[in-house]
Amino acid sequence: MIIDKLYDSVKDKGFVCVGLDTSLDYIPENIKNKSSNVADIVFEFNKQIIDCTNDITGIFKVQIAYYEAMGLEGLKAYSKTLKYLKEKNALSIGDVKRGDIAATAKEYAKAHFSGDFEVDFITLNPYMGYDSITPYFDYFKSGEKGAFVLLRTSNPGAKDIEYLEYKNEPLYYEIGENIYKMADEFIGECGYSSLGFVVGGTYSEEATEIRERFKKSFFLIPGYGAQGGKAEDIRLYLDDFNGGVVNSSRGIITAYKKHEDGENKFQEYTRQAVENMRNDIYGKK
Ligand SMILES: O=c1ccn([C@@H]2O[C@H](COP(=O)(O)O)[C@@H](O)[C@H]2O)c(=O)[nH]1
Repeated sequence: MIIDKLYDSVKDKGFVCVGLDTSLDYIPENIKNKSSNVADIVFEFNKQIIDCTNDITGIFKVQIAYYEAMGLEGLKAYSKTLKYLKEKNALSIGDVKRGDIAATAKEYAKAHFSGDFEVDFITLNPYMGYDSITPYFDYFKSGEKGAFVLLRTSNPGAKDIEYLEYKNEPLYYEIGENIYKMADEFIGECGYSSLGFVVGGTYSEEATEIRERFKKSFFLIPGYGAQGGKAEDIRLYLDDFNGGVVNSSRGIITAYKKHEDGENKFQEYTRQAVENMRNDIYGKK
């Protein structure tokens, strides 16, 4: 099962999920000057990040919005990046946050689990109902693919809908419990399901309860770094530093900008940002 591959990858390389949220504004001038082609520039930036962090990164998350915003050239870079990750034996999450009627969901599944945009995991939005999630199940059953469904997100607006009271508790628990039951069908040897949840690392009051209630769920935890998620809070969602991957995008890929010689030592500072994040969450600094 794909979740076993992720579990093993976290065991070998750690829980950091490097977020490739690549905007042209983030790319050093010396990479931009190498080509006049947007797809090549974006891919070169991503490639350098992958090359200098792959051995200490459990999985890479590619945020499709940044690539869509650059049009066709952006999508070429998205596709090339995913192929490169595969070549390097690195696991990938396509952060596409899909949610639609069943017929359309089937097409999204085909689009992101095969062909030019193929990834190992995608993110899904459950707010159109469970029939927007079930069309992906055949791919999970195959053992080759997985997904993370939004449970309790990292943004301030999470309070607007996810926290609405339902049966005396926040609504996200109702959605979570139902999807958790469905996820039982896709449990791997590691004890976690290939159908996991996104839980934001920016809220911590409910972290212990979420980890406890969804014991067999693997978590994708965004919010560390640029959004202010704290190591001590994020740790609560992990289980012996596995059972989840912690995403940081801007905090890693723009880390070089904090240094005067950042452009010349782009890969060194990018790797250092991953190492610092790991040590911080391990409680080593
Ligand atoms: O609840 C959520 C779900 C997804 N995200 C995504 O994670 C990254 C975070 O980027 P940073 O630069 O580390 O803040 C981004 O792609 C979001 O779309 C999230 O932040 N929160």
